[in-house]
Amino acid sequence: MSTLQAEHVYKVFGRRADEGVRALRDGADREELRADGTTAAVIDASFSVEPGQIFVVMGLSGSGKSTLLRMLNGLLEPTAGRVLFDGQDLTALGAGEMRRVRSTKISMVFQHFALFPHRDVLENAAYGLEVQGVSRAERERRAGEALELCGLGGWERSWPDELSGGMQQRVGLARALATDADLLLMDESFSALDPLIRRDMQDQLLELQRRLKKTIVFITHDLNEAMRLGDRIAVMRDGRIVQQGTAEDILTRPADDYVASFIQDVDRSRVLTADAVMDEPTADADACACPTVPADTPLADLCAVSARVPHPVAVTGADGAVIGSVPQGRLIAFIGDEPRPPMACVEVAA
Ligand SMILES: Nc1ncnc2c1ncn2[C@@H]1O[C@H](COP(=O)(O)OP(=O)(O)OP(=O)(O)O)[C@@H](O)[C@H]1O
Repeated sequence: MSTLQAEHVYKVFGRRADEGVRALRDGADREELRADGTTAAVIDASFSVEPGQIFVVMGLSGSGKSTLLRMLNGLLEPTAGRVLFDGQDLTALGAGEMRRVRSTKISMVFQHFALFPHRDVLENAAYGLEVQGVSRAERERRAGEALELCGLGGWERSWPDELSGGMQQRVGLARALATDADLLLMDESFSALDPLIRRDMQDQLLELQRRLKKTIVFITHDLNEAMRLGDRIAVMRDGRIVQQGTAEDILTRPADDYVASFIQDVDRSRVLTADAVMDEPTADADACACPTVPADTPLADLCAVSARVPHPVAVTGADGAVIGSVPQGRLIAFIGDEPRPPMACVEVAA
């Protein structure tokens, strides 16, 4: 199984990097090191990403996201700590071996995908395979399949400048998928796209991931994107992962004031689902013929049901059995922190 693990990873830039790590382990902070001309870009990062998971690293500019990502694909060597993929310690590999792992097991999707203007879409999608030395027939077959997966079937012989920004980004995604790498590293991959196209790409990625079950690390500075995509999310601040967990963990139990201030603008009604806020089942909710909702119903949709039901809304599990209930008051309390509550909830509250 292609699990990715980071174990106490540090990246310190500067002439006395090892000393910097020792100082950090002894409790020094980033500012103390900076005074010394040393930059602690990533401090003691540990996490594990299981196959089929999207692990989102979220943080403001300068928090250390890109440095962390470059250590995951072997472009940067950690100052301390280990990165393991597929049971292999990437930090112990020689340069040649690392290049081979990078070209066969790891794919990158960047923010600005540099497509080759004088190659058609198929040749662009096949580029990673060309680097691997795969024969033309084989790489065209695999690139064609990847384009199909990304919704670009029929565009193989078009030129990059004939495609919209979103389509170009999908060629980038197809290039990453064509190599069949198990680990996909996505660095602000959708950040340059218009909001609607960005949302569309997020949907496509989720749909693709349901089928392909890659191990994905996705970097973003956008918390809403993180919440939408991430099975698990790591929030970085000043080089450290200050919290990691599911979107619900972060929204309902922020680790500190920093994370709490970050999540203020998140549309909770779309991210949180019924199972995150439900209580024990009640007799009312269990017994009557009122509508029920599945556990994964977003709170925004739950509001509409709650407005029509005179008691807590019953929540059902995968087998249809009632597993909990959501009283109106609890629903309002969870959405109440939002700056602009959705209309349905305003009606419920009135
Ligand atoms: N090669 C380097 N030499 C010295 N300092 C570096 C180097 N690369 C990054 N840094 C510093 O490490 C810190 C983390 O940078 P990094 O680029 O990883 O953050 P980021 O969260 O990806 O930011 P952005 O979203 O702006 O790319 C910053 O203070 C940056 O200046």
